[in-house]
Amino acid sequence: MNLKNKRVCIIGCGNLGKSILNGLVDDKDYPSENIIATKRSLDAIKLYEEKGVRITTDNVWAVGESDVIIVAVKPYKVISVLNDIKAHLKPEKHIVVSLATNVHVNELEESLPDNMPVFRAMPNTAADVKESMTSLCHNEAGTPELATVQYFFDKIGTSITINEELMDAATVLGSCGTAFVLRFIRAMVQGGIQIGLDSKTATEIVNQTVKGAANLLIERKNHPEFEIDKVTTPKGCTILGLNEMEHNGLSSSLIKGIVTSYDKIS
Ligand SMILES: NC(=O)C1=CN([C@@H]2O[C@H](COP(=O)(O)OP(=O)(O)OC[C@H]3O[C@@H](n4cnc5c(N)ncnc54)[C@H](O)[C@@H]3O)[C@@H](O)[C@H]2O)C=CC1
Ligand SMILES: O=C(O)[C@@H]1CCC=N1
Repeated sequence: MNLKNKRVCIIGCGNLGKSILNGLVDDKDYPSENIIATKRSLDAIKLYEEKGVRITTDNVWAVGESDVIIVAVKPYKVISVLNDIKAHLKPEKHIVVSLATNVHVNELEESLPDNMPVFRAMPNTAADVKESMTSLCHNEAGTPELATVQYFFDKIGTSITINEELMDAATVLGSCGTAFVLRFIRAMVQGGIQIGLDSKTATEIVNQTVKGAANLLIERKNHPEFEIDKVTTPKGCTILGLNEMEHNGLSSSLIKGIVTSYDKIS
């Protein structure tokens, strides 16, 4: 089957579900008519009907109309949602993808029919602009369905497939990481304002500088320090600022924050 004919429902269109929805509805070749979005209250997603998305509060109906079921509710709600739809899931037709942190594949399987293809996906809110980093893992029944799941998450950014033992670490770097990077960006803007730029100009400069640095690494695949060495002129202003940041714990605070988030999840 042509993967663009696969129908997807996003159960629980909140922060992350809506980001994924936004990433999918703007896709040039995936028809929005193949998307169903569910939420307990539809007000916040009514606008998507104009783009061809079907919206509903009825998860059971949504499952009956879909092939890929993305469960985007809070972790403590996942099992109850699966219990509501379990009787309507067909292992030969459906693929279940949970976005929840810390709800493991074996727990999901316990609330699903036998031989159900089950995935965990850890995207981030940059799915909204088709720039998500998504880490995937799956059960054995999911193996033949990996291409289908990759199709959707590669539509909203980039995906990798890893062992489930690494999903917590991937969540911290790839999902929480969006917030870490945004706070770094905000701090740079605050510094920019202190040295004389207005907020709008500082934001424009910082956003493109961060985007450019990331693309340098993505395109050239060099180590960050290789690229830093090109900027830090001996006795220049960059190295002075960079060393001052390190004297105040820049790298150490980032590492400690990442480990703290990891400890919380795991
Ligand atoms: N926010 C993020 O950046 C990331 C979130 N996650 C995971 O994604 C999941 C969702 O997180 P958020 O989007 O931040 O939460 P959220 O609370 O913003 O969204 C969840 C949505 O599910 C809806 N909902 C609850 N019960 C429902 C039901 N029975 N049927 C239909 N809809 C229902 C709620 O109304 C809410 O809009 C969580 O499990 C979280 O761990 C994973 C990676 C990143
Ligand atoms: O902070 C959280 O728990 C969720 C999961 C990763 C990003 N947001």
